[in-house]
Amino acid sequence: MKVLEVEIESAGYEAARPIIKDLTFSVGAGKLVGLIGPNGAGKSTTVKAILGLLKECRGEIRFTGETKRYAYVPEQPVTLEGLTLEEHLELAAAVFQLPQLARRERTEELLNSFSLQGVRHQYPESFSKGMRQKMMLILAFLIEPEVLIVDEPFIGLDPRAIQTFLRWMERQRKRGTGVLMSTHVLDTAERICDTFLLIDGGRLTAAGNMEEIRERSGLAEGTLLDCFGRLSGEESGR
Ligand SMILES: Nc1ncnc2c1ncn2[C@@H]1O[C@H](COP(=O)(O)OP(=O)(O)OP(=O)(O)O)[C@@H](O)[C@H]1O
Repeated sequence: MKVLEVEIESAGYEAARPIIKDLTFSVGAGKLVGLIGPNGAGKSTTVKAILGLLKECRGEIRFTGETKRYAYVPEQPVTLEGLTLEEHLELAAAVFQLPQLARRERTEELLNSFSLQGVRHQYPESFSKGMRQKMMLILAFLIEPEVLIVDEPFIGLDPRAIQTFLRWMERQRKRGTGVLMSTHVLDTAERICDTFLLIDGGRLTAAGNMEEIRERSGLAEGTLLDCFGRLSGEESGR
């Protein structure tokens, strides 16, 4: 079963200058899809197109799961002024009408596993960047989305928080959450993703599981980094 279907003909910031062209892919229930590409390749623009944040977008984005519920964890955390950490969680729970008991249990478990229980009554403005990132992850996991979109989760989180993030992501995937994750940390991506979307210059240069990426790049034994280097070089004529 698919939870997200993306068919972008073109998308960008100005009609005269499309950034993304002919990008078609889907995310299956419980699958982890890595969105990989060099700086400026169009990863964030793709995510913005999916979230409906681009003025110029031709094509179709379909959330095809049962609840259509999705969560987005940006690389730069966004917090609401005047609300404590706990109030952020209460607000999300209210917006998504989470049942009382599940909400309370999950909140406690998440705050404990991300080690933020001690600051639950504080304002996130006083948090470090990593603490704010953890808060965004807690918010996303709290609502149990069908589609989780995460922008670069591995930079800024400490090793323990990364482990916790991976554990919670695994747990939600088992429930059927499909994840689209953009990252530059290729060795981790290679280890955990089911499939990869390699983009460069706003177009897909390769898509598939590791075996298919290796085949496409002609590197039978290559790592994701090797294949990525070969395919990016190929696209730009290097
Ligand atoms: N707000 C904007 N207005 C106009 N052009 C933009 C805007 N944001 C990004 N771009 C352009 O879109 C292209 C793709 O950028 P995008 O941010 O999607 O890349 P990315 O793959 O996410 O890169 P990175 O790995 O550096 O985060 C770049 O050429 C960039 O200059």
